[in-house]
Amino acid sequence: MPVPVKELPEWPSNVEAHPLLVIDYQLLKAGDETELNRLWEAGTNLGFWYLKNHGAEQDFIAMWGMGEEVFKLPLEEKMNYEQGDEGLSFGYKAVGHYIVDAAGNPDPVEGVNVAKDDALSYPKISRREYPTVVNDLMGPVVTPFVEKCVDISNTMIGIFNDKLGLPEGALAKLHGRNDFSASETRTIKAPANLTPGKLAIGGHTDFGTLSLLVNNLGGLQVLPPGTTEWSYVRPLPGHMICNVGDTLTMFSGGLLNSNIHRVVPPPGSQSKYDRWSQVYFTRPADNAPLLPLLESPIIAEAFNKLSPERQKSLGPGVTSWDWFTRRQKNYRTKNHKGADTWAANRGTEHGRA
Ligand SMILES: O=C(O)CCC(=O)C(=O)O
Ligand SMILES: [Fe+2]
Repeated sequence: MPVPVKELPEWPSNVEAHPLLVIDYQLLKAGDETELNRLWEAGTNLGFWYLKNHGAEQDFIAMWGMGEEVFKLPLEEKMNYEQGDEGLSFGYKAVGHYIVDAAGNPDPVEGVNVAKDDALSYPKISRREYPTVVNDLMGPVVTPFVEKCVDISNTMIGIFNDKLGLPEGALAKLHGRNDFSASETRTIKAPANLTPGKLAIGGHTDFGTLSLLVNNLGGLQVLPPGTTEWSYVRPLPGHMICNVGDTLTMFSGGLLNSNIHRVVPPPGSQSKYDRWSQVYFTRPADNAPLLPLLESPIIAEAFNKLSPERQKSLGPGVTSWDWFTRRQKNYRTKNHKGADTWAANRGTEHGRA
């Protein structure tokens, strides 16, 4: 395995990590009432939780192997597959091509994203082409990873659907497996020995519905509701870190929380190692309208209690595609014209980051 998972240093004993609820995927699958309630509690409070017993640990680690194959290609070759500046995120992302703050500082991380649509239709190309090393690993690594993540994500979306009092399958319909969407894998490598205080990924909320994440080192931080202090989230072996994104916050009329987070250099001696991160983002079908699903009396009641300003932000009325491309485009360093560009990439953060 290319990633030095075994030799990594322990979590530094003097660094506090924010506690997250640990949700057992097998209990969710079995419909265990207590566990379903705990998932709801996690989704409606911090919006972040650990997921254990999900059976996809090796699939996440294998994706780092795919990333390593991509990143060692010559830059010139990788740039043939760059995401571009028009708001798409499928493909390669070179160091420095995203901004991390309103000042337009460039990011230090390298990444590669594969569209769910390409992984599931392979060898048919749905959205774009990838380097040969990605194509070669599609069958053994990428497609099985996407299939598992789609399943896991759908299970949790189904549980939220029921807890939100929505008609059966309402959320599932907005995330059809075969509907084109911005759902994708994201493999990220942040180099060892980043300058302390430097941001690897600026403060943001995730664009879509649910994110499934595994990382080998610390560095992820959340800004819990009602606080102004960033707290580390500690990676736990065998556990995913899952979080709610903006579109689920909107569909749920604000009941589910898309929380702000960012990535800084790993704490303590962990900072001496490359940081690998693997995400799967579930996002709504490209043509899905982003509006609270007021057919649910639970959502309607919660939504009606909100300020007009908050109501407006939760019902932008644009399509998922427009929401996504606007945010993505305004993260691109080439498109940065000043603080307004940063403002134009914001989601449901409401000025908190
Ligand atoms: O690398 C991480 O821990 C988090 C990545 C992240 O927040 C993202 O890709 O949206
Ligand atoms: Fe994120």
